[in-house]
Amino acid sequence: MTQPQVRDVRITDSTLRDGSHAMSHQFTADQVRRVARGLDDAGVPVIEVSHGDGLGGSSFNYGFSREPEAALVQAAVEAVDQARIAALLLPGVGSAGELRVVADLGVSVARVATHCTEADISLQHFELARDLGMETVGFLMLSHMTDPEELAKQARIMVDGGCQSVYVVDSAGALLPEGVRDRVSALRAEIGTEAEVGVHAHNNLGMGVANSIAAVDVGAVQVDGACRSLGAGAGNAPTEVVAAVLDRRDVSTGVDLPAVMGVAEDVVRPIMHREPVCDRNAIVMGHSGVYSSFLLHAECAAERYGVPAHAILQEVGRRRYVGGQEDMIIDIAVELSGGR
Ligand SMILES: CC[C@H](O)CC(=O)C(=O)O
Ligand SMILES: [Mn+2]
Repeated sequence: MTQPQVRDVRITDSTLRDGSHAMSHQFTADQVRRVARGLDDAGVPVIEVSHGDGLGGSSFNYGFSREPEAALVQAAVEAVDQARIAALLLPGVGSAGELRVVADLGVSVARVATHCTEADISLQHFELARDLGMETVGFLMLSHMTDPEELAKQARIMVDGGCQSVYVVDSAGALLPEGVRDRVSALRAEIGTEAEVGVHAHNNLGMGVANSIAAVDVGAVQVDGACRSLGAGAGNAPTEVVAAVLDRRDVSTGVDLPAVMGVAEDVVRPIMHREPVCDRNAIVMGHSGVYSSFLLHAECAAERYGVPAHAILQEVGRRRYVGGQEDMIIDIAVELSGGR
């Protein structure tokens, strides 16, 4: 087992949370146990486990999980020796009660996600998480939809509410490296040493790793990844590649590279339902700024109403839909089908 060491950048692996989207939320407790154990053995310091849409996401609207969330979380907690287990919560999808349950199970990092202009709805969850003794991380989703200055103001709201690190979240994989650098720099200037800055990248335009490195270049010290890119849309920056590139840059992460490559190849790859790729749907999402988790919803609507998924996604981008508007995807499909 890799010993924890001083590191420059902390990697959080989100295979067991963002990857839940690409698995249609069908992870089993046994799969969670094996992935979490492998990542822990590889020295990955934080492992995120939840429904893809966060605690409480298992629902008609977002898709039902195969096994109860508590069973998945418990499997991860029991599988690790050193890694911290994190859970994501979107206020309104997940509740305070669900946060208490996972804190009791041993989850020690609460990641509270809001749309990039709605940080104020995270405050009661940060307060509760701090009361429960959890580390707090803020996720400003769809960060491309607002400018760096406004994003920094939203980060300020989270930090004043007790959040210990704020992420620039490129949910649509729409940002280019300069857009990431501008946003991370603006957050750093606003929150200084009061909180850390992190980056969560999606690969819809093939920029996941480059954007993660761009963020580190201007002071981000937390980076998300998912093994083999298993995440929404074209997936996340692959954890094993992020670790390799940071190693080439002499940025220490404490992650054992051969071991994490082994997890990606031998543990995660065999259980994947689909390989996230930059296909037409993904490129449309990145190019027009569509939330990556809309991909499977658009694919289902496309099949049901006989219209191309990329056309649905293009229209979602034009209308600037945000998380929580999944049901509107059906409306677009019906309209495009001529009401058939
Ligand atoms: C639905 C929550 C979302 O998947 C969070 C996230 O990973 C992102 O916005 O990229
Ligand atoms: Mn994501």
